[in-house]
Amino acid sequence: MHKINEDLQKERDKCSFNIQDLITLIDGGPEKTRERKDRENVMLSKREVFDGVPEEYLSHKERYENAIRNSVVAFSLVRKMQEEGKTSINNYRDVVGGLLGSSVLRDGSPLGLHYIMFMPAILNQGNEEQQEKWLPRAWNCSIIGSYAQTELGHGTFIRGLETTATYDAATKQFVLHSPTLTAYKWWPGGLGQTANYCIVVAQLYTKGQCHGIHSFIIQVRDEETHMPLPGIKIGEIGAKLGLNAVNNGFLGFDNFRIPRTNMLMKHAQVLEDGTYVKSRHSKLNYGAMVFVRVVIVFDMVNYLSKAVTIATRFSAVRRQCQLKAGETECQILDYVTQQHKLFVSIAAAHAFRITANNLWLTFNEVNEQLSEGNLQRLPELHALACCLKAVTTADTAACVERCRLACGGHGYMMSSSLPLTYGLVTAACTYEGENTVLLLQTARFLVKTYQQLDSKALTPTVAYFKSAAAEKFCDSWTNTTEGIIRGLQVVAMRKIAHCVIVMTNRVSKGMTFEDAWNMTSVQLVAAAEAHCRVIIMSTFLEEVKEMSRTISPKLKEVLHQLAELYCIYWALEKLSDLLLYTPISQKEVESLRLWYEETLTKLRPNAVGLVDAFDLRDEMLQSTLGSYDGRVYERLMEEAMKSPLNAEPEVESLRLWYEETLTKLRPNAVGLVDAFDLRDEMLQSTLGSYDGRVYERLMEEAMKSPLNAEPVNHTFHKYLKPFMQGKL
Ligand SMILES: Cc1cc2nc3c(=O)[nH]c(=O)nc-3n(C[C@H](O)[C@H](O)[C@H](O)COP(=O)(O)OP(=O)(O)OC[C@H]3O[C@@H](n4cnc5c(N)ncnc54)[C@H](O)[C@@H]3O)c2cc1C
Repeated sequence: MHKINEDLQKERDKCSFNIQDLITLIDGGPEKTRERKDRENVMLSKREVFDGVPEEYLSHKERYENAIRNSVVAFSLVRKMQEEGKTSINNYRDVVGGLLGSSVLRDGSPLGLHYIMFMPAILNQGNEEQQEKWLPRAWNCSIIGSYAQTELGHGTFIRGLETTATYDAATKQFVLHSPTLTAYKWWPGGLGQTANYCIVVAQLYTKGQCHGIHSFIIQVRDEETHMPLPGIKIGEIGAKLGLNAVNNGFLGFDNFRIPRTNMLMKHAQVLEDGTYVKSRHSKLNYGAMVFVRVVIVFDMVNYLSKAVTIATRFSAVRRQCQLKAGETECQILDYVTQQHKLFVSIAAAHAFRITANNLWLTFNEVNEQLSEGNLQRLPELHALACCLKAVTTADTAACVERCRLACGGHGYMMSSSLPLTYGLVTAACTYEGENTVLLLQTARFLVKTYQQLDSKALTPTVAYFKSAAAEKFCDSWTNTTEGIIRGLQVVAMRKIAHCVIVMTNRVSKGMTFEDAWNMTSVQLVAAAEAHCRVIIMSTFLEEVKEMSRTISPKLKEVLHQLAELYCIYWALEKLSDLLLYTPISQKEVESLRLWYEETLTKLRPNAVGLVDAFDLRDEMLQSTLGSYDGRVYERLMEEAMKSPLNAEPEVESLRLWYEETLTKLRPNAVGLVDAFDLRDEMLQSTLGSYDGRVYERLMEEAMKSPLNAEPVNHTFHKYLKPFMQGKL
């Protein structure tokens, strides 16, 4: 262990709360902390396997090969934990998507989709027989699967997918076909060169009728040779902004046949004679989508904690400029602009974690109701998961980028881990539902809710619509966290109300509802975002209040400061909305700004303690800037020396070594050649005779030249002399 950087140590010494208390609180109890640490110990036990030449210096092909090797090691470890009862299927997520995963599989894994999508799809959409047939083989990885929904031509609009699965009753087979280039599947993780099976989403045709999209399990490669099967066109889609080890693939079908039993038939079915049996409820799949989105929110918490840990520790170590003339250079963490860049990310990581926990509980409640046939809360849950996924991924991407900028030039280095983290996070803004599209889905639910305001009891997350619509709800402004939330509730409700008015006007002037919706969609997205911010902020505040009863006063104080900071930050960010819809005055805005600055100052002494409490091991941070000991500059130089271009000075050190060896050999040089034992008559050299009479012998030999036998050559008289005398 290296010595801790002095500035970093001082920061830790002045932390006002017990860091271990916060670690335990974040994990959800000491037992959970122990389990997490156990998992980390196992997963990071083979660290040396994953280390090597930094991936940036590998070719695309080498990266893939590396990723396969590392994934196999990582998943073998998970399998071992599984056998020992230390993990469940949910923990696979830790390895695949979470921080633990990205610490050993830095740029994703070609086996990820197998765990995240392939197995859950069989579980959620396969009937019992299918689960029995496929899950054990998938579980022990004797088959590797992917999930192919998106096509070159369609991602968001899944009803527009072009791949067809046509039932042939005569052979009891489905015929899979890609009728156009745009029908090719595009994006499935691991499909390029890794998976041999795949869940494919295609338009189902039977008895000449299209029944919309359904899922099929399809073998794409031979289990022995791994060669693509006849009728399958498959490959990798190429380099991307990030996740370059994931081996995303393309897939096309040329009248490829599969057995009828390979359609996943938990919900809808095709009978042997081709009769289509409809799903009991078209929305039953929403549950699985919600689950994945909750998991994404948890992933964002991890990545955000990582980025802000790196940037905050670096800001404590880095000194730049003087605050006052003559003083020593200042830790950049002392600049309030730097605190403004970083502290909201610390607060957001807590806000997102608390909200995700809450969403998880709601998900489980609603799932239970679903199993009893009660679908009442499903639309609310779906709307909630959509906006939370969209807002947390977008905010996290923005915060990670801000953390990178906060590290100046060093944040731009791959070795800081910030660029790679950004690549992982920004992908989540697109996959599992593109963010704008998701916010529009939430908006649709909010519009419906608003339109039924007077006639219906509202579900919990939108219950505030009714109170916020009451006349006296916000007739004066108070600069408190509760005041801010009330203000933002009014904003969300009024924004939706305004959208409804605008759309109604447009329709009354002859526009179709669809065109009115599209024309109003920028405002609808903003309204859905406003609603989501109300949910995140109020959940955060309530939970901090709730936990205050069980935690130490010091910890309570700092968590309150974080919750306050988060509320004030977003109130100031959304000032134009507050000015438009609430009675906030100029004076109150000014005092809000002062309050924000004072809160930054209060949090400043605890900044390093707060990120230490995310408890991320150096192996998980993988950053030259963020390690626990703060050896920033040494690590930057060590990493720089791993560049293959710096390998060239090796020649120089080779030369030095050579020279040293020569010096060592020098005393024995003559002895060594004498040992060849060559007599002078064999050497026949003026220079190399045993006695070393070099000069003498040179002269003796010179005298043997025939020219030397006569003092003047006859040519002198014949040519040279007349030439010199001008006679020639
Ligand atoms: C890293 C990564 C991994 C992926 N992995 C997989 C995978 O394993 N399997 C798989 O099947 N897919 C995968 N995908 C694909 C992913 O699911 C799609 O990219 C995503 O659903 C968005 O679809 P799209 O790319 O067609 O974008 P589009 O839908 O074409 O979106 C483009 C733009 O159009 C806008 N837009 C689209 N529709 C509307 C609308 N109705 N109203 C307003 N605006 C609209 C969007 O807001 C966006 O700005 C992956 C994608 C990424 C980036």
